[in-house]
Amino acid sequence: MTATLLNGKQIAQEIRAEIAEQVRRRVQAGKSQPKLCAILVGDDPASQVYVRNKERACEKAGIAGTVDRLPATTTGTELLARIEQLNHDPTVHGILVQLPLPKSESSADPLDERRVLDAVSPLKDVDAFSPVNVGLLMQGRPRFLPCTPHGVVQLLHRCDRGVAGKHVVVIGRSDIVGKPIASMLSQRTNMANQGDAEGGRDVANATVTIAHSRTENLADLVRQADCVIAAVGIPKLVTADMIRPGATVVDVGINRVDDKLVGDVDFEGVKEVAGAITPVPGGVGPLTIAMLLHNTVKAAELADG
Ligand SMILES: NC(=O)C1=CN([C@@H]2O[C@H](COP(=O)(O)OP(=O)(O)OC[C@H]3O[C@@H](n4cnc5c(N)ncnc54)[C@H](OP(=O)(O)O)[C@@H]3O)[C@@H](O)[C@H]2O)C=CC1
Ligand SMILES: Nc1nc(=O)c2c([nH]1)NC[C@@H]1CN(c3ccc(C(=O)N[C@@H](CCC(=O)O)C(=O)O)cc3)C=[N+]21
Repeated sequence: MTATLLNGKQIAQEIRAEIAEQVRRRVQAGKSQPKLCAILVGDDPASQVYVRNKERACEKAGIAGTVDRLPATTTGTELLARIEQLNHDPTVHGILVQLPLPKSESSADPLDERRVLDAVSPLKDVDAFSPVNVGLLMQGRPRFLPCTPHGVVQLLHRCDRGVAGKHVVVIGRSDIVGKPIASMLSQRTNMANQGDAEGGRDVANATVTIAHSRTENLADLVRQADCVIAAVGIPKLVTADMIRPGATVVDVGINRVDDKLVGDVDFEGVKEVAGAITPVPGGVGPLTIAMLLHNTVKAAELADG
């Protein structure tokens, strides 16, 4: 058996076209053009590529995208001051601080990731990393959905791979990927469309197990899953022998191996067993960017009052 390929790149293109149309109508109605400001500290090459991709995606959707490139020597106080400035700038709707932040050069005034993310106005927090937005999500009344988890939900929704009543095993428990995915899939309503499940099977109401580095017998656990979501950062962690035949496999991992991009799943082996699988590249990554654009438009709408 060969699994159905879940083509994230194509779905992201569809979503981006929908967003571009939404922006066009918004501007035509005399409302402001949505604007995203990304802050990039330091010169990490991977982060530079990501931020550039986000900038390009904004441009194509008719969203104004700017990047603040700050030197690696930036102090915590300086970065917090910049965020505060953007919080109060009415022309900026969305603010994103690219992670990871560089290791601080100033030990007296370091870049503290938690403090930095806490400083972003919850109304402009298009990554949905602020504690207010995390709390609203946990309570099932989200303002912004975190981009990668929302991308996974959109992907499953639009490929008709519902998880209601199914056993989902999420491997990874980070604040930005594993935890919010597990939360969204176990809620009562489909977060992708705020409860309107029309046109897709219910991507909610799953029975979710969260696995991590201290999980014993990971292979036995994953074998029980109807849907596996890998968000770890270890190439080939998930192998064919761990997959129940017909299961849906979503690979969130992005790893660079010999100058090539691979996920956490042994794609060649697993695709022979799984019912459906996302590739890397071309799977979840493009959806992350599409959902960032979605949140930027949402932030502009919030600013309209
Ligand atoms: N496609 C996209 O758009 C995005 C992709 N990514 C990618 O997703 C992956 C995960 O990112 P992120 O969540 O930020 O990573 P983190 O490093 O923050 O979290 C990794 C998680 O994996 C767990 N883990 C580590 N080793 C094992 C193991 N052997 N078995 C089971 N679990 C393990 C860790 O457990 P513990 O908690 O015990 O340490 C941790 O919970 C990365 O490859 C990243 O590049 C990230 C963001 C967006
Ligand atoms: N504040 C913040 N928000 C983020 O959303 C954020 C972040 N920091 N730091 C890093 C991670 C990682 N991330 C990705 C986004 C898109 C692709 C993506 O589009 N990947 C393409 C390939 C891109 C390429 O070829 O390099 C694909 O998978 O097909 C991947 C990874 C967002 N992150």
